Amino acid sequence: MITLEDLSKDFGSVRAVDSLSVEVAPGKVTGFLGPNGAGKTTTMRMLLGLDAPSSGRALVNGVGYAKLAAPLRTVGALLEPRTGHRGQRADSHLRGLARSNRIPVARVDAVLQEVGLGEAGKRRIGTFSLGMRQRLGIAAALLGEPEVLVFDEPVNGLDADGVAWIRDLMRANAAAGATVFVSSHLMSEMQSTADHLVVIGRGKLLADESMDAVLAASAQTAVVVSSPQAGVLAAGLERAGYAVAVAGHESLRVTGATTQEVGGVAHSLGVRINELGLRRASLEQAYTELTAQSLDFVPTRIGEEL
Ligand SMILES: Nc1ncnc2c1ncn2[C@@H]1O[C@H](COP(=O)(O)OP(=O)(O)OP(=O)(O)O)[C@@H](O)[C@H]1O
Repeated sequence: MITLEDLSKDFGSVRAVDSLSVEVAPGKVTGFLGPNGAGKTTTMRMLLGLDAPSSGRALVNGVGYAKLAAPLRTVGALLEPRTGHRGQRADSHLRGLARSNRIPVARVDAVLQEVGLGEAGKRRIGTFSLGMRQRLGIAAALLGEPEVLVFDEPVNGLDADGVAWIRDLMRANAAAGATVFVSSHLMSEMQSTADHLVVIGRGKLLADESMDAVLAASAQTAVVVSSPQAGVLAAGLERAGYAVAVAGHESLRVTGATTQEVGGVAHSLGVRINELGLRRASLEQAYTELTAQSLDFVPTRIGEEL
């Protein structure tokens, strides 16, 4: 469980995080989304005791990071791929972390295997590719078998296999009961990974909802229905209060309605239906709508009045 209580952070005159109150629940992957500069990294840094809040609190399992005796056993984090010194061997870096967190040293080989670095443990970190450093950072996060995982852009630098691997890893940990809080700019990837979303813009909370609720709320989510009597059906749907647009030959696009409701209107009119289905928005579309108001630089269209 992660708890953010009225959390704010100012850097001089910049309010990077603005009164965020969020509970990130266990047993789920929660995606943390927002435009560049929205305050995601700053929030995660406060959670991990790397930045002090200007006001409010950030708690892991009800406790501030600084009060955790062996932090890696409670929360595993990947904030940036630079972990350990370039000249240090990967395994000795992890052994140092294990010792200082009272974690059995046998975990080092286990996590190196788990992240696919079993052969590379004796190599110096400076010789690692970006993807290997990312895997090493994840190995460090998993070392203490923590109940909470915090990943900032974990797929950066990973190839397609690596991206699929981290998705499976996050889903498996959440299924085993962990709290998984992950930021990413890759919307299609988030759509297939996250159960729940926390969206911020300019430091403020924009949404804290299930993936299904975010997609359902998008103006791009609509019921598509086709009928040889599309005109009659459109008039009936409009009378029932739904927004209807023509989507093609004999085909309508209905927003604000479920498939059952559209089917019910057709049935009451005695209108034959050839196709009835829900077209869900992509996360990319839903996210664009959610964050449109909070972008720092919204381009003004040519000819648009200011
Ligand atoms: N150490 C710092 N000193 C001054 N300003 C900072 C500092 N760290 C972050 N900021 C500012 O705080 C705001 C939030 O930055 P942050 O890195 O948390 O956003 P983000 O959502 O992680 O962005 P991105 O998606 O680009 O990684 C930005 O305006 C940034 O310039």
